[in-house]
Amino acid sequence: MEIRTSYAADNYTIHVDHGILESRLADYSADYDAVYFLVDRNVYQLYKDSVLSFIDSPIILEGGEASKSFDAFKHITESLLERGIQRHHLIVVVGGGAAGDAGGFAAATVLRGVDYIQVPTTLLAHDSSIGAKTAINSTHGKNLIGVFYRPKAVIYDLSLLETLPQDEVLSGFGEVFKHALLKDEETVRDLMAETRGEITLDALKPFIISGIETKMHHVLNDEKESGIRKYLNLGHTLGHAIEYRYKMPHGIAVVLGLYFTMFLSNEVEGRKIFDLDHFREYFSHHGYPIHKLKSIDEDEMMSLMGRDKKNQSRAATGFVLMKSIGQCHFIEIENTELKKYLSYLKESL
Ligand SMILES: O=C(O)C(=O)C[C@@H](O)[C@H](O)[C@H](O)COP(=O)(O)O
Repeated sequence: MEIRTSYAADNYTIHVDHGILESRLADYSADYDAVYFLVDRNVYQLYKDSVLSFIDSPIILEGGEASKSFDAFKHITESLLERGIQRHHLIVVVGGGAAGDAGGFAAATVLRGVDYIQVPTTLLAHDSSIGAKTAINSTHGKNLIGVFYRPKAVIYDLSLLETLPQDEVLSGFGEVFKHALLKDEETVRDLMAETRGEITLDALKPFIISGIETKMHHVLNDEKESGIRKYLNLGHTLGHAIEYRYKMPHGIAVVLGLYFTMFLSNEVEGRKIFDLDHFREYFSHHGYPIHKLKSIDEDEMMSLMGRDKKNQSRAATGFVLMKSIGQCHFIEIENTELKKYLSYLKESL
């Protein structure tokens, strides 16, 4: 299946299918004099003798968030320059969300911008590889240094997902669930029904496609995140703080952030939009550590959330909340209020 963006210019195609990587890449590479591969270390180890055997001398990215450090950025860009990269060459980034963010940022900045293709290899990356956000981390928090820089294509070869360990599936599922919440009640109901016992990739495939469509809808209407794109950050305000402070996989921290969003939406609206017991039981059954919310440090969380890119003032924190499933709104919550809500959340668990 193919989804094409519809910007005024500089459009790209998202290819989603099994076994498409080498042939699709060959089509794109034909237009360039040289191609440089940035490949996540774990992914290369797993696939260098099979799906990735056509890749010669890749630049290896450290697995996970380690690839989003300043040191890693230096390694990637210096390696590209040492190999003689020029503006009319192509960079191909192969890996999960972190590799895609870091590789995309390197592509955006080296020589002030070189074309690149995202090859996501995880469930999580069905989200992060689309929409042109690239970033590395700062000592002050997640994704604080980055640019919007569109890829030339996204090639999502689903056969690469088949070896994903279950905690990677759980992490990616956080974003799948977020997209369902953004879409509508029926999608959330179907997703929960399909995954009542176990979360399997087979059950998720239709929801991955619908998640990509939901993401595209928000991104195409607001690429630079001044309006509805903020809704894609549902669950991320607290999620990023938890991920950064407690070194938790991104999507797992996002699920904790989504739970707080449900709690906060109920509180702010003054009515029961979400049946919290129902969602807590479902998430806990699948191994999401909702109980850890009981021991978060409010001051640390407040300080990290204070760096969120959505904030518009120092005294308040920007939050995406829900009026109902499928209907988001963005509000600024006074910091003193927000801290109280974090304490109420802890008491409620
Ligand atoms: O694409 C977006 O916009 C999102 O917010 C998607 C998020 O799921 C994703 O994790 C993103 O990388 C977070 O972006 P950030 O702007 O909060 O750093």
